[in-house]
Amino acid sequence: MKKQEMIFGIHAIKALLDNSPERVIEMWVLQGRDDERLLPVIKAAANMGVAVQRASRKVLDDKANSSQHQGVVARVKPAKQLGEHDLDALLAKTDTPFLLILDGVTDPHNLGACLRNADAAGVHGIIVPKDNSVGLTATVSKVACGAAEAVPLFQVTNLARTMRQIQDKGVWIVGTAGEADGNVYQADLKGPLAIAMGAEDKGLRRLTRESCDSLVSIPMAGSVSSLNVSVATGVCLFEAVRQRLA
Ligand SMILES: C[S@@+](CC[C@H](N)C(=O)[O-])C[C@H]1O[C@@H](n2cnc3c(N)ncnc32)[C@H](O)[C@@H]1O
Repeated sequence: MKKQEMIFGIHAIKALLDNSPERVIEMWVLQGRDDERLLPVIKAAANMGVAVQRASRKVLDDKANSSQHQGVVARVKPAKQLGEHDLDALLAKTDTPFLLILDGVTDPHNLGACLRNADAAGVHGIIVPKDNSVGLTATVSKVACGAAEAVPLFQVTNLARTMRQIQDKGVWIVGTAGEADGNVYQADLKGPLAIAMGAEDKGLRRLTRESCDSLVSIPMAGSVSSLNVSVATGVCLFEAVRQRLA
């Protein structure tokens, strides 16, 4: 198991300092980069007693293993992995749960974008299968712009079993598939809800699809057959938000 990892990007590190400062071990900021966007991060680190060192672009590129760090990189303790028991605890304290299920998303950019959508939509948590899914990597955190540190990600051993368990607690699970008869704009998305999205290549697995209470499509007007999973996630989550606010 990894003991430490690198996180980079202004929003990811600021969110980490705001939500879990105890995870930040040390931080490097680009030499001569005291621009306004970095100042809140540097101040937050100082308030938390985190050591901030100045470093060249080359050092930051090497530490982040990327040039997309926006002038700030942090060495952090890995996030606590959340599982079935943590999901139970969340459901016990949440009146009208609003959840997202990602059935085997493997591209870190897609998971990062889904986390960002989920955070913006007010989703209480995301459920993913432990195997064959990307976890919370540095790229996921960077793309999620702070949402990876704010939205709980529950990694479960048996997704179909977890789906049954949340259904037993009153959560209605709406799966998404291009070929479904009903569409997302006709579905009732107001009560305790989980929206299930499929993997980039194969969509929802058979068992996941069969475990859903209903299936909906997003109507497609053009010639392509499907949307990118993070775009489809945004469409479905914000249709649910629209209904829940009405
Ligand atoms: C790139 S698509 C997967 C396409 C895959 N070839 C399939 O057969 O489902 C990834 C996921 O985004 C969602 N998605 C994309 N386009 C959709 C649409 N038009 N209607 C409903 N869901 C869609 C679904 O959850 C799908 O599993």
